[in-house]
Amino acid sequence: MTIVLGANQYGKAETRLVRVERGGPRHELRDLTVTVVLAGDLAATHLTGDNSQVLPTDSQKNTVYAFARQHGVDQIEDFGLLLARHFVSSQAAISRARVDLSEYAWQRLGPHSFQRAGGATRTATVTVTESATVVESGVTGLVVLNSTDSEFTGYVKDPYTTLPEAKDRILATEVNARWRHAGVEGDWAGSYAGVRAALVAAFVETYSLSLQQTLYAMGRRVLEERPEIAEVRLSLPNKHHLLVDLAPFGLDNPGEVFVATDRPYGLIEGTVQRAEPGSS
Ligand SMILES: O=c1[nH]c(=O)c2[nH]c(=O)[nH]c2[nH]1
Repeated sequence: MTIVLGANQYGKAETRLVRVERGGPRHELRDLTVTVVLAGDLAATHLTGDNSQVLPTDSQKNTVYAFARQHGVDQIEDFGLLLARHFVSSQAAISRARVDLSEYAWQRLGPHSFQRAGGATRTATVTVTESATVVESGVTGLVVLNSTDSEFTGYVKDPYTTLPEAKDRILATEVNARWRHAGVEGDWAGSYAGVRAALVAAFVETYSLSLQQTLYAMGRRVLEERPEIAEVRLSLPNKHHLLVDLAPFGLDNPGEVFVATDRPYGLIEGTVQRAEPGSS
């Protein structure tokens, strides 16, 4: 029997970075979590414990902080590109660097005071290899709800089906989306705002026959409105809201009182992409 080392990667996960810009009395605040994942010729450390090609994950974390000081932190896509390119170009053994970034929003309360904004988190993933660079941006935790204009009917009824058909239900989800940019430079902030607005507008404006249909409408809207985006991947938990049976109390319930359940939940996932030229 021959045993061999398969795919492997390593890096520092979830470095927490807060950067204050003190240009004057009015400070700026950036709050990030940064994960570095490196891959390449790392067989020796696994097979023999020879660490001569291993850049410590501690050094990777230090690089995140040093670069934040030296280069500042503006758009997370740019900060990710800087880091990923650095690891591939400075480490002979490393052929692929992926940097995942999440940015938490803070609302200004004063010149040097901030309140953590709830709601969505902006994300980016930058992957650099010796031959290609890919930038993906995204959003997680964007919770949206339509209190009508949603049905779910006409589905398979097998011996285990008890779900009643719904002609008017609540549709709620937490939008977790990633979209791949066609290029590696651009107006990242404007693009993020535009994509997010397109996702939300499609959710609001689609009369939904299924969350699957809404998913496709959301991805499609992004590709229609944002030429810089090549592909959108969506992961949409169906945040079920079940009508409460109030008949035992002699009350009707015309779509007004619901129990919001948190698990189990349907999980609808899909990719919406541009067709290859020539395909229909
Ligand atoms: O929009 C929906 N899609 C489903 O696939 C599904 N399945 C289910 O039980 N409820 C729903 N709703």
